[in-house]
Amino acid sequence: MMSVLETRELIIDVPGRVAGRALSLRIEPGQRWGILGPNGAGKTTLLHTLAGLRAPRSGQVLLDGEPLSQWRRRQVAQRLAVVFQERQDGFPATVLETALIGRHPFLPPWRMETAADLERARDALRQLDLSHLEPRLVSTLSGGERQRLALATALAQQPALWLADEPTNHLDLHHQVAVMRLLERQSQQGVGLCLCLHDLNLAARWCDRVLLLYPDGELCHGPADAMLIPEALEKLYRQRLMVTEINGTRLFLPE
Ligand SMILES: Nc1ncnc2c1ncn2[C@@H]1O[C@H](COP(=O)(O)OP(=O)(O)OP(=O)(O)O)[C@@H](O)[C@H]1O
Repeated sequence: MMSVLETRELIIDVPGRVAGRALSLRIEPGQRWGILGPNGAGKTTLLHTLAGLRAPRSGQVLLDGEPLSQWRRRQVAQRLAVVFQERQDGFPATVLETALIGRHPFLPPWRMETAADLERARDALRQLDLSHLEPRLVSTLSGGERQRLALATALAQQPALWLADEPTNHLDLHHQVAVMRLLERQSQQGVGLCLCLHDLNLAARWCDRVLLLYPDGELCHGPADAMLIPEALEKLYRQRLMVTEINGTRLFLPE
């Protein structure tokens, strides 16, 4: 299934912020969007708004042409996976049980997961290198293992779109690369991706579209190559940058 997430004249509701520039963009199948901006710029708020978990101050978010507010939550969850930073690990669940939550939007009411659901969840855990931890309680996982489980749960959902806040947070180098490869394969299959990123070099290697969010509500977006230029990024982060290039990929370092 392919889906398009679109904003029309969207202004996110950042508490205490006077206004901002209205955002109109479309996340098309297969596109890889990166949202960049300094702390407090509103990246997470935007992601929550795109997921329909937070009301905008004005404007609209549309999923496949219909306002998100008119969709049932279950239908949204059949298309859209979210990976956020704060996670509620309130009740004791195993790794496998947690990955299976990704299948819940697809289960008929009061029905148990099928063998096929179980296989999807297991496959997702395999792809995130978590098979050996299937019976473990989530509360005992390390930070990186927890992050990979959140990604596995989203993968088990087989979404048409991903909204992810810092998907490589807590991950070691090997798993960072593995996760970005996995997300790249997703995009090659027509899945749309929208990620908040703090790592400019990751954004430069990985994104095809970039949205820059400024703390005062200003923003701009476009093709990654046009957005990831030192002048714009230095203004964005209020930090001087050194830029070099390796194998055709731009590399940014703080000066
Ligand atoms: N419930 C709240 N009450 C008051 N202020 C809030 C609330 N939620 C968010 N904010 C403020 O809104 C602003 C945007 O927050 P948001 O988490 O979206 O930023 P961000 O760009 O994701 O930042 P970071 O890079 O630090 O994760 C911040 O200044 C934050 O303090």
